[in-house]
Amino acid sequence: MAQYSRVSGSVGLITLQNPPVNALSAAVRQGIVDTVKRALGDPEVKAVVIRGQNGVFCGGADIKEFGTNMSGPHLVPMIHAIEAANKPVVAAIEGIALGGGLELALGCHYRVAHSKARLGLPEVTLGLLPAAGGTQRLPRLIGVPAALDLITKGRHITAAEALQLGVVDQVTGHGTVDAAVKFALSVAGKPLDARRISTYPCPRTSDLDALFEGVMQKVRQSARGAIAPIACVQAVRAAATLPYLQGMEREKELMATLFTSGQARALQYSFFAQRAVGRWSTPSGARWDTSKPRPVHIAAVIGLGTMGRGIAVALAQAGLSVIAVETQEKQLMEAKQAVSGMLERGAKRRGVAPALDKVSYSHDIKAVADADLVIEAVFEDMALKRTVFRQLSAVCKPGTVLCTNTSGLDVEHLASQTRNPQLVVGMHFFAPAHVMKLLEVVYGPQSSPQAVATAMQLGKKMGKVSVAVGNCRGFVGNRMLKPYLEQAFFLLEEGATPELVDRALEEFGFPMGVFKMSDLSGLDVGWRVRKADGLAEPVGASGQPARIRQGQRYSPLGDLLCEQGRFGQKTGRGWYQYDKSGGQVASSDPWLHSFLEGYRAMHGLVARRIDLQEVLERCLYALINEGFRILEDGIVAGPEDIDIIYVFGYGWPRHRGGPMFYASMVGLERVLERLEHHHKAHPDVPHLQPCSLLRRLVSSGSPPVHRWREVLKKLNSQL
Ligand SMILES: CCCCCCC/C=C/C(=O)SCCNC(=O)CCNC(=O)[C@H](O)C(C)(C)COP(=O)(O)OP(=O)(O)OC[C@H]1O[C@@H](n2cnc3c(N)ncnc32)[C@H](O)[C@@H]1OP(=O)(O)O
Repeated sequence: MAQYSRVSGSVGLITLQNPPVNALSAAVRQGIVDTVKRALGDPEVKAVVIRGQNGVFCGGADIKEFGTNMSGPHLVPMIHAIEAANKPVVAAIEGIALGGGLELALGCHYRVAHSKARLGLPEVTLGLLPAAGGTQRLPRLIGVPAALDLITKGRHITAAEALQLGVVDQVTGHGTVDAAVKFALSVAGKPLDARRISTYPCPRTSDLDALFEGVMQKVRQSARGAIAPIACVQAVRAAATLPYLQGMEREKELMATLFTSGQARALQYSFFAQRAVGRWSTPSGARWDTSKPRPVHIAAVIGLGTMGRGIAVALAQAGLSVIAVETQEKQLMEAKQAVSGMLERGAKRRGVAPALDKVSYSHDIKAVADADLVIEAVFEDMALKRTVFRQLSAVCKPGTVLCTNTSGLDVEHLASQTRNPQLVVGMHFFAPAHVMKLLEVVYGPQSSPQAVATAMQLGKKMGKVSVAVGNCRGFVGNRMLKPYLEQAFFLLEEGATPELVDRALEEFGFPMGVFKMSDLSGLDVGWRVRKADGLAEPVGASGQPARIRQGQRYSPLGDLLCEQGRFGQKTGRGWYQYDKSGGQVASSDPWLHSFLEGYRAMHGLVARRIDLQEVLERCLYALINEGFRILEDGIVAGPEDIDIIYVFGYGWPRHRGGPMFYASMVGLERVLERLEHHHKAHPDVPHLQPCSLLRRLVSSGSPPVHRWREVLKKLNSQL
């Protein structure tokens, strides 16, 4: 809806009304068309101001309407009518002007923004382009290079940057609407021809071809298979080379291709999934809207290795007072320097003062006595963590929430070491902890709703995407990673190379294939875990055949590499070779290939031809199958949780939505059929055996992913 009123005698004030972000729904578009007509037809009105209700200008087209039978006036003619008006129209931008919201403002003759407003054309992040004239007007207004930067990245800019670029005409620190009304009165009656952006010639840029070629190359590289950024470049090129109306035609054509693409669906799903994970719930009935978090002013971090340092930085940057504890004096000094350096660099990047005084350091665990929440981040060793938790339970004040940063250890077991197990949760950060967006918040059967809510809220404060997950080995991300890695090893045994496997995964859209990623993280990390689990052991040590462990097929390839001291990038050798220890450029290693040949010969394995499709199916469907098991076990509330974990923590290409969304796009029947096929070929690999939930979903007609929660509930109630 849009409301109309007259202010200051001769200014028609149009207020967009569609909380919370005044998205341009059919009703809002109709409201704008009607009120603009009314203002232009009123002889008393000399100028018009458009604003949004509740201090928010407009969040763009209503994404919830996409994919529905969209009715109501179209944005393009609506904006065109505003631009063609014979009375000045001023956009009063408070809060946000994003996507269609900014395109609406670009159709106005003037723009006045509040100093705290954010503006941008983020359509590319939803798999679209600014198709309400944004790709044609913005380059005409601010030039091709700046427009390309904003449109292909979808980044939000501040009002100050918008003023500098020429996107807005005035910035105010006070009442934006009052300033816009005053502005409107000052320009009323003045000629408007020079204010219609669509009539501007695109500012000349030297060597346009070279510019577009360079940008296209960069975009293709970073897009990892996403089509929207490429379409954005093509649309801006049309603005630079064609008359406005032909450019608009091109914009429309490109949008039509994107709008119906699977990628746009995936990205829009991901947008809503990211918000859905914030509305967490647990099987015991705890929920986001009924659980009150405990206020956290003072947080403590125990253990200042790589993870602990990153966590301390993330907490301080979020404005908390941090007590950083490391018992080893030398480590403590090193950590203090490292944390200060990270804070200084981060502050420089963000143009703020470093929060150095937020962090105090101690070598004594008793220093955490006043903390509201403690995050233990010591070495991934259960005995050590147990000791720390017993100490924390003794020294912390009553009510302190105790968290463990672990990538997979049993949170419940640690809780049992404390006097108040209900106050214990896991916080699985991803390295580097001050950079990576994902946080798995792990609740045990005894964790109180308040403890979960506190950790979830703290994650939000640190700018993380936090997902509440149940306690199981590896939680969600690492539990699903296990069958994926296992398939990659098996494929090597059967004839693939690391290069082939990585190529398949990188062409799918992962930033790095599994072997390059393992080299980067360090092969010794998994080796240590496998040793602790009794899997990695010298050949014949337990009398078991080398390729069988605990009754199942096992590949010792990773262990054999570690025995050779090949730990990946850090040692200059792993699945690839690097120019030096710590080098980052991977190249194919002839040693590795002859090692694989020797290994196959020793175990009587005959290499066969493996294609990219088999690599994808084996690795991805095994991972997805485990995702179904996780859903079946009730470890997460819905598929969105899994998808967000994979997109934000494991490099799953966002334009493919996440593993569960991808399965639904491929078709559950097809995933089931291919898993059955691969399991038949490898009956000794339980991870390839289709999970019963997948079978049940297929029997229920393979519902789309947004209906799985509901179907799951129904299926569970039938058990
Ligand atoms: C062929 C016909 C189509 C022609 C289209 C022409 C071209 C135009 C395209 C577009 O405009 S696409 C939309 C572009 N806009 C965006 O991408 C903005 C998306 N929103 C955000 O980035 C954020 O929501 C925000 C606006 C920065 C606010 O962030 P905040 O953290 O404050 O709140 P949220 O929890 O994110 O959102 C609150 C609430 O609002 C819903 N919402 C936000 N934006 C939209 C929107 N554009 N349409 C519909 N709904 C929106 C969001 O989902 C939240 O609701 P719940 O999901 O929690 O119910």
